[in-house]
Amino acid sequence: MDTSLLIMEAKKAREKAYVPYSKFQVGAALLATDGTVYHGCNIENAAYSMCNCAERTAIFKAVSEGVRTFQSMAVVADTDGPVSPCGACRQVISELLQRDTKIILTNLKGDVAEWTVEELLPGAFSPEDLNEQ
Ligand SMILES: O=c1ccn([C@H]2C[C@H](O)[C@@H](CO)O2)c(=O)[nH]1
Ligand SMILES: [Zn+2]
Repeated sequence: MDTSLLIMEAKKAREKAYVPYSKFQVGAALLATDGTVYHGCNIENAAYSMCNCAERTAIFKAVSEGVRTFQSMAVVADTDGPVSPCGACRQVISELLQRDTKIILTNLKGDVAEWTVEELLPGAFSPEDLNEQ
């Protein structure tokens, strides 16, 4: 799927954001290798620490459906430059997306940056680290 189409999907996902506290809407569209697109939005809660980001919503939706291999993920918000995923999402992305999954970060103005999983979180703690003692 074309990058611009995946960005359009992320914008559609963003419209579903539940953000009564921050009012900051984020959308993600995760393209699986079988061509299925999983939408994610951020979902907030009055107990603020329970807020879930758009990226993790999309990833957890796909993984909970048994889908584990991904071509790309687009993320969009109304930011000055391309939106920057938080640390928690970078950690989850590093474990559940592949080395060659493209991460497309963008904003409503149309700035686009493409990152690799490794660039988002160099030296990430990984499942292999659990087996080294
Ligand atoms: O990449 C990001 C950055 C922030 N948020 C959400 C978390 C919270 O709901 C709101 C403000 O941080 O935006 C995301 O969903 N993705
Ligand atoms: Zn996040």
